[in-house]
Parts: sequence; C-alpha cells; structure tokens
Amino acid sequence: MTAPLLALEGVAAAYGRTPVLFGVDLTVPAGEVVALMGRNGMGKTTTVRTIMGLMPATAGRVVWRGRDLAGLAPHRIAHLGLGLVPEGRRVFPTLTVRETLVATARPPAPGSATGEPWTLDRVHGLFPRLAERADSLGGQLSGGEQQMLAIGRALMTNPALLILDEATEGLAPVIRDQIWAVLGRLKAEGLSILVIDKTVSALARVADRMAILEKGRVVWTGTPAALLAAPDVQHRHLGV
Ligand SMILES: Nc1ncnc2c1ncn2[C@@H]1O[C@H](COP(=O)(O)OP(=O)(O)OP(=O)(O)O)[C@@H](O)[C@H]1O
Repeated sequence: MTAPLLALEGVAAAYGRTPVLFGVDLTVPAGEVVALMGRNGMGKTTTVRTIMGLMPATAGRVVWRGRDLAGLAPHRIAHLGLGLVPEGRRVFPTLTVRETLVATARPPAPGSATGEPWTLDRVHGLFPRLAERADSLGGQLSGGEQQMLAIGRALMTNPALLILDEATEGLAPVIRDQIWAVLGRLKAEGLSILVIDKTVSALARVADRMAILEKGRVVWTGTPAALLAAPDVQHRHLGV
C-alpha cells in the first residue's frame, strides 16, 4: 500500500495551557476528497493550523508523504505542496486580483504535479468573475469574489493537497453552488482535497470519506453514504 498523502497520527495541540486537540487521527489518501466536519469550536481550524505549521503539535505527528512535518515553518510546509484556503479568506486588500494571483504563483513541488499546472488563464477559466475583476483591489471585492480569489490564490501555488476551511461560509446560495461545482471539477482532475464545511449534503456529494471532530478528537469516520444513512450520527455529532 502506498503511503497516504497526509496523515495525522494522534495529534494534540493547545492554545497556551488550554488543550484543544486531544489526539486527532486523520488520513487523506492521494486523489481523494476528505471532509472534516464538526460543530463550532470542536477544533477543525486548529487541526488545519497544526497541519500548516501555524501552531505546533504538542503530541503526535503530522506526516506528509511519509515525512514528519514537525518543526517546519509554515512557508516550508506550503512549498511541499499544501495549499490553504483559510477561514475568513484573508485576501490582500491592497493588491489587485491579478497581482494576488501572479504574486502567489509557484511551480508544483517536485514529484507532486497532479495535472496541467495552474496559470492565470486556468484560474480565470474556473472563475470567470476573477478575470472581470482582475484590476480590482482585494478590499473592493464582494465576499464571494474574495472567496474565489482565495481559492485561485491557493491553486496558483500548484498544490498537491488543497485545504479549504469553511470556504462557503456566509456566502449567497448561488456563490456556494459555484464553489461546490468548482470543487467537483478539481476532484475530477485528480486533486486531493481536505474540505471543512458545515453543509453535510454538499460535502457528501463531493467527498470520498468523511470525518467528524468532536472536542478535539475524530469520533466518526466513514463514507458519505454511511453518514447519510445515519441520522442519529448527524444529530449526535453535528446537531443537524
Ligand atoms: N487563538 C485562540 N486562543 C485560545 N483559544 C482558541 C483560539 N482559537 C480557538 N480557540 C479555542 O479552541 C477551540 C477550537 O477552536 P477551532 O477554531 O479550532 O474550532 P472549529 O471547529 O474550527 O470551530 P468553528 O467552526 O467555530 O470555526 C475552541 O474552544 C476555541 O474557543
């Protein structure tokens, strides 16, 4: 069996003296879409921050293609092929859309190309709105446009794994639908994706496997079909 692209093995993390993750086990196999779910405050964003090296794991390991990422700075981790679409989008307010996309462009990390490299034209093909807004400053964009830009910016780094933290939160339904459609296209191209979101039905359509985080631990994993067939699990762990 080949090693998974990303594996979290018993990962713990804390804010100061307050532990938040208590041993997270999570695997993203190459070419798969994994959904990470959980109610507010259960540790999803903290898990992402720990993967990206934005905070240290106090126990356990984050392993990328068999390599322990402990001690690597966030930019080094990103350069290995992890592309983050952060919660809250964090677009650069004083750069134009074009400048943002060009400034973040990188070739794929060695051995991690999953298809045709991402270019400005390819990102515009995915999000035509970004072409129309190419000369607008990040700070002038609507929430939906900022989200498209955050995804385009991550794709321009030619990631082997795209990580999206609440990428549809607070957006109009029509924009959410566009983003889910884009994730479907990226999956069809073979990109590996770790997606955090609250919309179970949309996640179930795109994901190969799903994991539920509760109080800093993964308490359930399974297929979308298994989750959809288990309303008690959804009710107990997701409050839906
Ligand atoms: N900077 C911080 N300092 C202290 N505690 C924090 C900090 N950020 C998050 N926490 C706490 O850590 C826990 C996990 O938060 P986290 O943001 O990882 O959850 P989440 O599952 O992503 O939630 P949400 O869906 O609300 O984004 C929460 O109890 C939260 O209050």
